[in-house]
Amino acid sequence: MNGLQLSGIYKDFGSVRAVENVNLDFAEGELTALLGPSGCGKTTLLRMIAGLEMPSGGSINLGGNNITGLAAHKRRFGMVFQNFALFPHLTVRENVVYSLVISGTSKSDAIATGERLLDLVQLSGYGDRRIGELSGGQRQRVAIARALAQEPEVFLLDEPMSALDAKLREDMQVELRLLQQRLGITTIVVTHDQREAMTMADKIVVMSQGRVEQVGSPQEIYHQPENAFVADFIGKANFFDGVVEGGKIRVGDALLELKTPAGFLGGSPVKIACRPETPYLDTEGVAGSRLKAKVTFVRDVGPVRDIHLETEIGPMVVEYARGETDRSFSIGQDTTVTLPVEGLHVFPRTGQEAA
Ligand SMILES: Nc1ncnc2c1ncn2[C@@H]1O[C@H](COP(=O)(O)OP(=O)(O)OP(=O)(O)O)[C@@H](O)[C@H]1O
Repeated sequence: MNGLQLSGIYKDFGSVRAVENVNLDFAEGELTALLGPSGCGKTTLLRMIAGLEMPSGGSINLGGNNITGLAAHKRRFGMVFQNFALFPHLTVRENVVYSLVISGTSKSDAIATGERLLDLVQLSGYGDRRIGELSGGQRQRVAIARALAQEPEVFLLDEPMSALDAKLREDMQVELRLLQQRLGITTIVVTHDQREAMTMADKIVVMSQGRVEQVGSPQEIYHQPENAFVADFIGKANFFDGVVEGGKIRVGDALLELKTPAGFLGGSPVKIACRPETPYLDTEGVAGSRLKAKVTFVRDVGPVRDIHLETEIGPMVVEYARGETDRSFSIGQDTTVTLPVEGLHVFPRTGQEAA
């Protein structure tokens, strides 16, 4: 195959438009995460790709062939669901090779493939166990091995880690990513967990209310958010409402400096986002806007220190690695905070976006 393309895909459930005009390219061998809050349409989009749900409009192409109307079982797509959907009364081996056996593969070939796949997911020796005798992580590996049995052209996973506890989830994210890279299989993962998406994906598709908000690498999505929704949903950010004034932004009495003039007409309402690790506390000589501030709270979270401030332009949280700046800040202390020019992201303000 080469690449999977979605063109103008949308889906209506009665009067609800669950997915709106999605155009996406999934490159061969890449792992893409569909990321967004509950109800944003990511599962519906994945189910349309799988052939489990028919789009209301638009087309899906795989390697140049239009597969929009092709039944799910005719697409060579492997799927792993949230609850793994394993057969509890079958053994691990039987679960993995089940699809091969019913599609007519000889028993000996199916068993050989089963052993190879169990080895791949580090479960060799577990073939004769029942599903009920496995841990959550082992069940997930069986589900992955089963999905890979048909040598799928595309591998689809819907919240594959949600049944696992936090520690195991992190380990499995790394394991799954390494396996996917080794096999070079085009993979799409639905998740609402930004860390999961950042750990595993070459490319993240951020969705909200049925629409694609941004597509990019984990770095791009974090450092160059294209709108206030993405800046708010991915990582943390301080937000301020302002108005464009002579290429700078007025927020209350302060005039904030930008790296390049705001690309909006004077008088336009804008929203500014600033990641908490970008401002400088009590520092001179940084190109940016230096504001008066008072410390309102200090919080140590392991190696990271959060300083909460009340500033001239409103409340703000500044975060830095402890040890990096070994100055003490106490509640009620007066200080300054500098917002560096490259740390400010400016978006149009329509009244709809993140507060
Ligand atoms: N079969 C259905 N019938 C009617 N409405 C549906 C159906 N499936 C999904 N929806 C609606 O479509 C929208 C998108 O749902 P979808 O399950 O795709 O979201 P999601 O991003 O995967 O959410 P979650 O993370 O909660 O699973 C929601 O408003 C949902 O209520």
